[in-house]
Amino acid sequence: MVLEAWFMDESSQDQRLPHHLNPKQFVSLDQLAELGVLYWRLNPKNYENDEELQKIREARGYSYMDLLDLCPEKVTNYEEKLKNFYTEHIHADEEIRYCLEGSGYFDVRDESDQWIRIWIKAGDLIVLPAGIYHRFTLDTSNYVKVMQILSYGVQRQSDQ
Ligand SMILES: CSCCC(=O)C(=O)O
Ligand SMILES: [Fe+2]
Repeated sequence: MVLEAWFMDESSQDQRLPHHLNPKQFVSLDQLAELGVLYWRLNPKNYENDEELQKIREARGYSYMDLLDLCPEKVTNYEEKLKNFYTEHIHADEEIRYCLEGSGYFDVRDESDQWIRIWIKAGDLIVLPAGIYHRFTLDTSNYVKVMQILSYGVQRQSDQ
């Protein structure tokens, strides 16, 4: 199953729900690529020793990484973090995330400011381009473990 993405409704229902339009309106990988969103499907069980991941990291200059296990027991200020992730924001650099376990939604704005919801699951490596408005939420499974990847020399305050 390839990565799924769709245009979102703007209802105030629980952010962890899918928020499909009616009828559903899916967004293709090509449409995502036009926005500068890149995507690879990898084997998450093999992340410590994955040649494909290694190649992507070398080709794109991604030298720094750490793991974020997003559950209340392991993250300080869990609720506050979730709230900040879901507050629309923008970065001066790419945002690179590799989902190792669980799942969640990245929402990005398209060129006419419509929200597109991107459903990431274990094995999905996604790159959001610098300067795209976005936010992140857990879905109803309520758990995600992601590898946060950065280019050399770029280590944002919010990632520490
Ligand atoms: C938990 S994935 C990352 C969410 C995000 O937008 C960020 O860290 O800036
Ligand atoms: Fe972000």
